[in-house]
Order: sequence, then structure tokens, then C-alpha cells
Amino acid sequence: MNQDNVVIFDTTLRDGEQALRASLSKREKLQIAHAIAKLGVDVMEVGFPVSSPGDFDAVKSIAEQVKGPIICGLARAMEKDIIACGEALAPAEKRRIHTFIATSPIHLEHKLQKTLEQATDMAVKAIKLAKTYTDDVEFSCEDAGRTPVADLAYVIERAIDAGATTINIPDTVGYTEPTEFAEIIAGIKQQVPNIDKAIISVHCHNDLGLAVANSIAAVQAGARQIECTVNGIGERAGNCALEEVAMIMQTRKERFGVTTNIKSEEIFRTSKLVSQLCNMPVQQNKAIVGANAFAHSSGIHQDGILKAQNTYEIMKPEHIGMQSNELNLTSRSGRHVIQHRMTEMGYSDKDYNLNDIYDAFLLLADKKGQVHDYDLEAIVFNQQLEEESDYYKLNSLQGLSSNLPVNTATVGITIGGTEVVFKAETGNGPIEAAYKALKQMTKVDLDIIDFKLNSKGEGADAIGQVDIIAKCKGRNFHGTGLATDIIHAGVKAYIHVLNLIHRAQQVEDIKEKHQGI
Ligand SMILES: CC(=O)SCCNC(=O)CCNC(=O)[C@H](O)C(C)(C)COP(=O)(O)OP(=O)(O)OC[C@H]1O[C@@H](n2cnc3c(N)ncnc32)[C@H](O)[C@@H]1OP(=O)(O)O
Ligand SMILES: CC(C)C(=O)C(=O)O
Repeated sequence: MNQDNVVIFDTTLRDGEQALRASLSKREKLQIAHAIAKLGVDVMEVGFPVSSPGDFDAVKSIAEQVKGPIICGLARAMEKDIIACGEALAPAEKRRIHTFIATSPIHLEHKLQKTLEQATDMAVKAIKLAKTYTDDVEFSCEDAGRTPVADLAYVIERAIDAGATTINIPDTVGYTEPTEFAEIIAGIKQQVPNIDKAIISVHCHNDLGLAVANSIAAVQAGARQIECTVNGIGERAGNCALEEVAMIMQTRKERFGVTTNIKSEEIFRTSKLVSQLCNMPVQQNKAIVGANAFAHSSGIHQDGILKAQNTYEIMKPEHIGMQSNELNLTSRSGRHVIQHRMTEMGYSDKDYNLNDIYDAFLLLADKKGQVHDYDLEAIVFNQQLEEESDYYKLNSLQGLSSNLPVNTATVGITIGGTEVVFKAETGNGPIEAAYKALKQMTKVDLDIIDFKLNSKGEGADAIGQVDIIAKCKGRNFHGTGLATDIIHAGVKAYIHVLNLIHRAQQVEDIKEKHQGI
């Protein structure tokens, strides 16, 4: 083996599968196995064949159909387990039997009720039997993290003499911390005379959130195989996450000086497939594959990213097979990102006033949380509808909606820049009540002949757009209103019409004046 290469041993379909609430079908296991093979793992542990006829059958089918990685099965240090494993793996081009026995005082005393020597004898026997099926035999000292190094050294030396080619050091209960775990690996290297005949592997659990850190510390201490799962799924708090260790070694190559065969561009796709089929959602802020891993939400970061991506990204989203990063528009965003989005949508700087739309954007972002491109377009459109010179302006609005036959609205407007008026009215609904109030305050005689309400965007917090056609003095006027509240949008549409009517009247007045001259 190239000493600078770290073997990636995936156990998504064995340790990962142990944690699922519903079993995967054979078809699903095959689908995951093909995806993991494409990801470039070196070894994939795909089941525990003695455990059930279904698992035996799935391991056998994967051994028949999945090419590329070494296909591995797990077996206790027991004859029937090794035989089942050997038979299930028989069709594989490259196969590995992984056998294990616990070595920690706690497990020996309470679980196995055996001495270390008795357990080691069982391991030696199992390894020798496994060797009759394949040259590639891995042995694990279960609960190695809580086993004295001298005891590990004793078992490991005998396991290697029996033919084990990979020695796995599991931190079965996620108990160790990185310095301590690295010392265990260094201790094994020092105290096991035949250790050069085997690859040292590590298998870390995440009970204290240290599975990845411990695996990486072990590599720095000389381990050259990491056992891991996609998205870190596995018993209890899970296993070491494959995508995290792979990206640590790729991104910080200069510190580790090791390579893996992982095709990192397959990471995102594989993560989504495993999450979906295993019904294990990935937390939003999970490193590498979480929805937020390449999303930037604050103005200073977004500005930095727009100027140079490496200001706030240590990896590129394309490295893991994600199309692009995401710049979320929130009330923590700044003007740079708004201008960027507007340009991406095809607007030129002349089409809008950045400071004006930024103020409107902040108000909307405070209300909605996340603002989308279509919201930004609505803001621009809204500003085009409302002009500084508008004769009628909305000051305040309160609409009360209920399931009673009568509802109320109170509207306050400014007329002609100086006259401030308020009116409360009732109606079938608050929009009708507001329209009655507006009619009485403005004394403009118009009839609404069409009223349409649409949502601009998605979800319950989408902006509402009201379009009305109103008839006044034989002419039709089209008014539009946009707001997060539909009563507000309806009132804005009415005021838009009032201003159009007012402008049309001004034009008529000028015409009459000219005709009179
Ligand atoms: C740390 C890990 O993740 S190890 C892998 C864990 N995965 C699993 O357990 C999933 C698959 N397991 C199974 O399907 C079942 O537990 C089986 C088929 C393996 C065994 O089932 P059963 O025979 O009913 O035994 P059960 O699971 O109740 O108990 C385990 C037995 O194996 C023994 N045992 C545990 N580990 C080992 C080992 N590595 N080598 C030999 N014997 C072992 C236990 O001492 C216990 O033996 P006992 O019956 O003499 O007390
Ligand atoms: C079988 C071994 C490797 C294991 O899964 C563990 O100790 O966690």
C-alpha cells in the first residue's frame, strides 16, 4: 500500500444500517451500494450475513453486482458467522471478511464473560477460518478505546500472526478524545512487533461529537484506514462522517500529506440518496452536506464572497458536486448583494434606485425572514407604481377580518399632499369596508368591475398582488397593489386607480383649458 494513501472503508450499509428504524429493501441497499462504489471508496462493508436471511441475500447480491471496491461482511469470532460471511461474499471479485471480538475489561467481564486470553483464542480461530475464504481478513478489537494499550498489543500481535491484514481500532462508544486516541495508535505502533504486516484502521463513534476529530488524529499518528459512513449515520450518535474526513484530507492536504481515492464531486449526490432512502434527514448546518454548508446570509460575508469566493469559502461547492453556493437575502444582507441579485435578474442600475429598494427590502425581510428574487421584483414594481407626485397617499390601514357577516376597516390617507383624513367603515369583508371608506373620503365615483388576487412567490408568507379594473366616467382604469398583507394589497390597488383617475382628470383639465383659449 502507498503509505500516503488513506483507505476509505465505508460501513453505511452495516453500522449505518444498524441505526435505521425501518429496514432497507434489497433494491435500496443495491442502489446505495452502487452510489457508494461510484464515490470511490476502497472497501465497503455491506452487512452482517449471519444476522438474517435478508441480510445474507443483500450482501450476496451486492457481492454479485457491485464492482470496484472490496466488498466486506462482518462476522463475530464464531464459526457460523465466518461461514455465512464467506458464503455471502463468494461472488465478489474482491472480498474481505471482517471479524471482531471485544477486548475491554468491561466487555470481557460483563458481555462475553471471558478472559482476554480466551477472547484472543476465539479471534485467532476465527481469523484462521476466514483465511480459508479470502486472503483479505480484517480484525477489530471492539471497545479498543477503553482497552489498555498493553492488552491491545497482546491481541493484535496474535491476530496478525494468525493472518489478519488490517487491524481495526474501534472507539466503539465514542469515549476517547483526539490526543488520547492518537496516543493509542502510537502505542500500538510501538508495542506490536509485527504491526508492519498490517494496516492500522480506525472506527470512531460520535457519542461526544469527536468521531471525525479522533479519526483525523489517528491518521496523523499513523493509521491508514478510516471506517466511516455517509452523513455519519450509525449506532446512537453515529459514526465518523465520510464526507467530512474526505474533505478535511483534501482541503488541508498540506497538513496531512495523504490522499484518498474519494471522488469528492459525488459526495452531495450520495449524501442526498442515503438521507432519502434511509429516512435520515441531514441537519441544516451539517458540515459539507448540510443545506447551509455553502449558504451565506449576512451582508459582510455576501459582499466578501462577491468580491472573492475564498474570503468565506474554504472549499468550492463544485468540489462536493453542488451546483453553486447560495446567497440568502435576509435583513442581515447589505446593498452589494441586492445589486448583484438585481443584475443577475437582468435589471440595469438605471431601472431602480438601490437605496430606495434596500429600505423596502429591509422592511420586507424583517417581516418575512427570507426574501426571494420574486419579492425583489415586486419591490421594484411597487416603487414604479407609487410616485412621489401621487395625489392620494396611504397613511394608515387597519382591517379586521372575521367570520361574522360584518367586518370593519379604518383607512387614513393624505390628499393633495396636505389634507389628512381618516374613515372607518363596515362591509362584507375588510377590503370592501376599506373601499367604502376610500370612496367616501375621496368622493371619486368609481365602480370596481374586476378584482383579482394572486400570490407572487411561494408559501404562506408570499407577497399578495391585487389587480383591479375600475370604471370611472365611462373609462376603465387598471390598478395594482403588492403587499405581504392582502387587505393592504387591495387598498394599494384602489389608491393606484385613484391616482390614475386624478392624472387623467388633470390631462382633461389641461385640454379643456387649451380648447377655451
Ligand atoms: C459494535 C458493533 O457494532 S458490533 C455489531 C453489532 N451488530 C449487530 O448486533 C447486528 C446483527 N446482530 C444480530 O443479528 C444478532 O445479534 C446475532 C445474529 C449476531 C446474534 O443473535 P443471538 O444469537 O440471538 O445473540 P444476541 O444478539 O442476543 O447476543 C449476542 C451473543 O453473541 C456474543 N458475542 C458478541 N460479540 C461477539 C463476538 N465478537 N464474538 C463472539 N461472540 C460474540 C455475546 O456474548 C452473546 O453471546 P451469549 O448468547 O453466549 O451470551
Ligand atoms: C465491529 C466494530 C468495528 C464496530 O462496529 C464498533 O466497535 O463500533
